Amino acid sequence: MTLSLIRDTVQQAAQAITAALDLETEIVDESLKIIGGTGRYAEKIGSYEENGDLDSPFVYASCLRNGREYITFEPGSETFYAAKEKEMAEICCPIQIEQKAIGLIGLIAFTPQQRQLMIEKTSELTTFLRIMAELIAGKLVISQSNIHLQNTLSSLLSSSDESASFQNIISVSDVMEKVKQRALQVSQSDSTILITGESGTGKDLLARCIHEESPRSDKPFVSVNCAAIPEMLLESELFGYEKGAFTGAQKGGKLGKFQLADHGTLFLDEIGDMPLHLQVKLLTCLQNHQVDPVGGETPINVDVRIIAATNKNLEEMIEKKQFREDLYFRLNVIPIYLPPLRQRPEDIELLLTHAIRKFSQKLDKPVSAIEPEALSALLSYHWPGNVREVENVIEYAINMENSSSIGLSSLPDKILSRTSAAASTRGGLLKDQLACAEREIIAECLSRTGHSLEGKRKAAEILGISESTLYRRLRALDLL
Ligand SMILES: Nc1ncnc2c1ncn2[C@@H]1O[C@H](COP(=O)(O)OP(=O)(O)OP(=O)(O)O)[C@@H](O)[C@H]1O
Repeated sequence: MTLSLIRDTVQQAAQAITAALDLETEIVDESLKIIGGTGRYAEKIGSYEENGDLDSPFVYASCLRNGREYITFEPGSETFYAAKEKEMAEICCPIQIEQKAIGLIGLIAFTPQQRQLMIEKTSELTTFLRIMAELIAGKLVISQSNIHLQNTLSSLLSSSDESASFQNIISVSDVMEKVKQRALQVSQSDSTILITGESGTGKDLLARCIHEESPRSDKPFVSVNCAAIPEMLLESELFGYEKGAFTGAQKGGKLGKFQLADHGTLFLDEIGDMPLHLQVKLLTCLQNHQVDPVGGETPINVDVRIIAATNKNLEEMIEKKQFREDLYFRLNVIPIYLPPLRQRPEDIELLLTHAIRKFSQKLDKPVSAIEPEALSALLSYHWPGNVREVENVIEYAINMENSSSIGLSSLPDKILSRTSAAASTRGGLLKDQLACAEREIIAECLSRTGHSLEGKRKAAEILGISESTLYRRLRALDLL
């Protein structure tokens, strides 16, 4: 917990102490940075006492270490008092949370009268400072728990209807079972994960499940969609900004998503859309475990597990110099690829059933089944929008359906038009039936080798065709 989070309150406290006692006040944080001050200390806000050396033998550093009060009426004669401003007396009181000093209040006399007052009222002044220190500490605890509440609320609001648990990742296919096993296994570590896969394959859901299974599950899961935030704002959104960093900045500065996710998980969705200049800053932050808020002077330590996701081919982007190779290697420690639905057709029926249950409840309609001809249309559809499209189609169908079973006429046109095209070929021309078989063979092979450039190269080798023939067939069969 750092006092800089409530710097306005700290400054108000410093002013209130000076107004009540007619003595100068300075308040430093746990790094000896001056956060609040009156008189000559007001001008020094932002600078460091004792050069910020926490191991120094000087008074403030010692008080932070041992959490004890310190009183002197002869600062000039004390070896460990770094008197620079002609101080004549000082009472220094630690600000503590759970017995750990997170800052100090210094009450300083600069005139003989002020010094005399300190000598006569030492005990009252010390008690007063203790109470102010407790008030400041209390304010910091409340503001931290507000941030925690906000995080919890925003992750609750932004989470899907499903609770993020591996049980809610519906699948029967071997390939998805392997993905789930692998994700479950790596959920226990802090290593960075890169989830790739087409839009709607469940990258966001999987990231949440990994967080929920991890030892960080009681800490925030914070999600940032790098494609949805304007480039100008993304930097401050991620790393935060200090008070007055730019025109229009919030008065007290703003915490970035990294700080909000401290001790939890940060999900960097659509990482392929991150502008190159921010990729550099992100890499530095990941390497040093520190963030540099915009307009800030000192980096802030953060402990965050990163899960990144993209539906873009980052390897191709690296070749085109659109994505930094060093960042790619830093993110791709544990790669997880979510295959598109057309490569795991075994999952479709279960996903349809699951979606029917979900949307019949949500829309409060007693629909619980699918007519055989509607099911066969849905099973032969190629689902370019993957699981998200399954949900959309079923939501549409339940809205349209007046009976308890989804019929062909309740399905969207895009499914019906493909079905009628397929029906006209079924049992028909040999070439169409061969195309159907060819599609299945190629899709199955790619599901094993993966859809990367390397995966396609391997698939071409396994199938005994050239890469260019594979690409031509993929285009012809609508598999690209
Ligand atoms: N295997 C699954 N079982 C149940 N629901 C799933 C599954 N996969 C995805 N979903 C659901 O499908 C929807 C889309 O998933 P999600 O948002 O995780 O996809 P995504 O890959 O992150 O998409 P995008 O790349 O567009 O952000 C969500 O409602 C999610 O809960």
